[in-house]
Amino acid sequence: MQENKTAQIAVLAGDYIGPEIMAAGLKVLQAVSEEGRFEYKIHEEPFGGAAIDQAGDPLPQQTLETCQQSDAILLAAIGGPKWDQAPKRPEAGLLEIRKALNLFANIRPTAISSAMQQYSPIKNEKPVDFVIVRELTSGIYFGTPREKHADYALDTMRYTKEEVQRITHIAFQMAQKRRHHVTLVDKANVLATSKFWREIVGEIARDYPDVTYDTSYVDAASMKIISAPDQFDVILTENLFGDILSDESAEITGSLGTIPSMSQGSDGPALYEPIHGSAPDIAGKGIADPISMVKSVAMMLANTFDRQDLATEITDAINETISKQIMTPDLGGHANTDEVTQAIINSIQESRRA
Ligand SMILES: NC(=O)C1=CN([C@@H]2O[C@H](COP(=O)(O)OP(=O)(O)OC[C@H]3O[C@@H](n4cnc5c(N)ncnc54)[C@H](O)[C@@H]3O)[C@@H](O)[C@H]2O)C=CC1
Ligand SMILES: CC(C)CC(=O)C(=O)O
Ligand SMILES: [Mg+2]
Repeated sequence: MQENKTAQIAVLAGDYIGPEIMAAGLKVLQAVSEEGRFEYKIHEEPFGGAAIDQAGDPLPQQTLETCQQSDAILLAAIGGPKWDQAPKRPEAGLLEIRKALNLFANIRPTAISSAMQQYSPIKNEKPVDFVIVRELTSGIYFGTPREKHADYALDTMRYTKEEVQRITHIAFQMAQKRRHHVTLVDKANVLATSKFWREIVGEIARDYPDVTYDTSYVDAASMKIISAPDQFDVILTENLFGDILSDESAEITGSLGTIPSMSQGSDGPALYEPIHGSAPDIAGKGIADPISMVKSVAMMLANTFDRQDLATEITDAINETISKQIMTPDLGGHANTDEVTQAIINSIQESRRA
């Protein structure tokens, strides 16, 4: 992104807690950008259930075009019981936008910071810091035929060589900037697609001699995420396994409500969103944890806009807020969304004055 150009950011607030946490994310973005530190323009568009209500489609053409013309996209969360019986559900819009923007690489970090250590449900002596690189635009969520009949139903898991190759390079390049280890998670003792992944990934691994490589079946990997999460650096996996393992991984950091993600293609805007859904069970109560959204803003600043300085200010402020035990109920706290957001903003402003 060109320096000194006003950043164009598409904002998709979505459904249920989506608008609540998006408001928090945007307030923190505004606070960290003050005094000309970062110039940006927000373009809000309907998406998901909100767009079904407004325009009859979860991904209206106008929303897609705004996203395509932006430098980055912030998404909160979509879906929920209101649209469970809709002919086209909000989730279909999510899959569509990922496909339309070719966002094939979904990066989901799992790290237990020292501020969060005491809220982790697992006993762990060693530092936990790994990242899931999830293939996002293929596999069983996209494969056809997909059919539901009276007496049987069918989904299709399909991967092409090129789809596996491109995500594999992302994973190994990421490992080169981290602790130089990749674990491929699959079910190669059963699935043809997994055997195919193993062949391709094993071959590409030889091009990265500075990165060690191993494999794990998904059932065992889900156990190790609880029992030995420090063993992982980069987990490379397909769409469905990555979806499931990333919620599990989030939970060992203390709460699903604290984890951001980045989805990127080979070019075009990246999309930043919490890994969780729209949490209908807590929507409207003002208690949603804003940290996942605020961290998504930080991830956007660091990755799309090359502003690691601002991203670090945000993450430091989050850690300080947690250290002061200003937390929403998912982390065992008593604060509401606004109080946590304001505490993060106060911390940013105080550290600037110091
Ligand atoms: N990217 C997206 O927009 C996603 C959308 N969904 C959709 O979201 C809807 C709800 O799905 P669920 O299965 O209930 O999963 P969910 O992720 O919305 O919620 C699971 C549990 O985590 C809690 N939780 C999630 N985010 C939280 C936050 N920020 N603060 C505090 N607690 C939080 C919820 O209260 C709930 O108890 C569904 O329609 C689903 O399809 C699900 C996952 C991703
Ligand atoms: C519609 C789902 C695939 C969304 C989800 O659970 C995710 O991307 O993590
Ligand atoms: Mg998921």
